[in-house]
Amino acid sequence: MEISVIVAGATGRMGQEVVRMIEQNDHLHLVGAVSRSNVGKDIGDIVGLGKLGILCTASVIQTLETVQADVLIDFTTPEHVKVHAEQAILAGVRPVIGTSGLSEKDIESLSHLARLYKIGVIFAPNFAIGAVLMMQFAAKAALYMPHVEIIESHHDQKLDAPSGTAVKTAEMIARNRSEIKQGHPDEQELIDGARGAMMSGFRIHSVRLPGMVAHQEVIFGDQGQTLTIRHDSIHRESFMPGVKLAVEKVMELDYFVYGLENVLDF
Ligand SMILES: NC(=O)C1=CN([C@@H]2O[C@H](COP(=O)(O)OP(=O)(O)OC[C@H]3O[C@@H](n4cnc5c(N)ncnc54)[C@H](OP(=O)(O)O)[C@@H]3O)[C@@H](O)[C@H]2O)C=CC1
Ligand SMILES: O=C(O)C1=N[C@H](C(=O)O)C[C@H](O)C1
Repeated sequence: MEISVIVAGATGRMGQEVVRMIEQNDHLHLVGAVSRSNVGKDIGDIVGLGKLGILCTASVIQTLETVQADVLIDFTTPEHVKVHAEQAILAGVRPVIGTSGLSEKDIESLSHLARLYKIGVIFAPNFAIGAVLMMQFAAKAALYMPHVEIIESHHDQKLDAPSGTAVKTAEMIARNRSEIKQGHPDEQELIDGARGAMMSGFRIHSVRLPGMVAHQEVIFGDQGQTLTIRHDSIHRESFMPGVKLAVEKVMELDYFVYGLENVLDF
């Protein structure tokens, strides 16, 4: 099936990788590129592919109004992603959302809008197949080992903490984990934040350092043993097979899907 795509955040770290992926796939057609700081420049020049004839435009709404597209891929910022998705649904364009930072309330409201307009939406906090497996293995382990902490590590330009992946992992673990109090009952933080953020009764720690891409460890502890489930994205191309799959799958949907695992045959 031929699919025409607008990329929001096309000049960013992920957006550039997405533009290259689209250009490598004959059935995917880039029809719009949105980036506020490169307006009027050819996106092909920016991503190193030569002229593609697609000039960057300033706003998602303006692009949705002027270009016919099947799918909007969004890799922008937590601040703007919800509005972009709403605008796309109202314009009859299916959002594939990679941007992190959508709250539970945002997801609920976008789900409602998607059902109302019968538009497919896929929001995947992590498009890397290995990361999706890591989350699933962690959810399974939580059935047997409820003492758990998450350590996520990312490059130091990341805006949000904890990562969307860590939040999704915690939600999946929480569904399977018996509610227990972890750690010593009299535990005290001598420096604020020393024990990380608390979510669903266990801790998430966020590391931000240059040299990193996207990494996560889920550590389970039990009597005399630990289990560590770890995933590393060492290059952003790790996310591209998942993005491509989501663009294809969203064409078949008329509702909101949260998590790539829900469109994979596991
Ligand atoms: N789901 C997944 O698998 C993955 C998700 N992510 C998430 O994707 C998001 C982007 O990450 P990354 O590529 O590293 O970030 P970057 O900062 O490199 O890129 C963000 C891009 O968005 C553009 N942008 C920002 N605001 C707007 C706006 N209002 N309208 C249009 N364009 C806008 C920026 O351009 P300009 O400043 O010119 O507007 C830039 O091109 C993050 O939330 C990150 O967590 C990242 C990796 C994988
Ligand atoms: O900002 C990033 O880089 C990433 N963000 C996503 C997240 O918040 O989980 C996915 C991946 O971890 C890379």
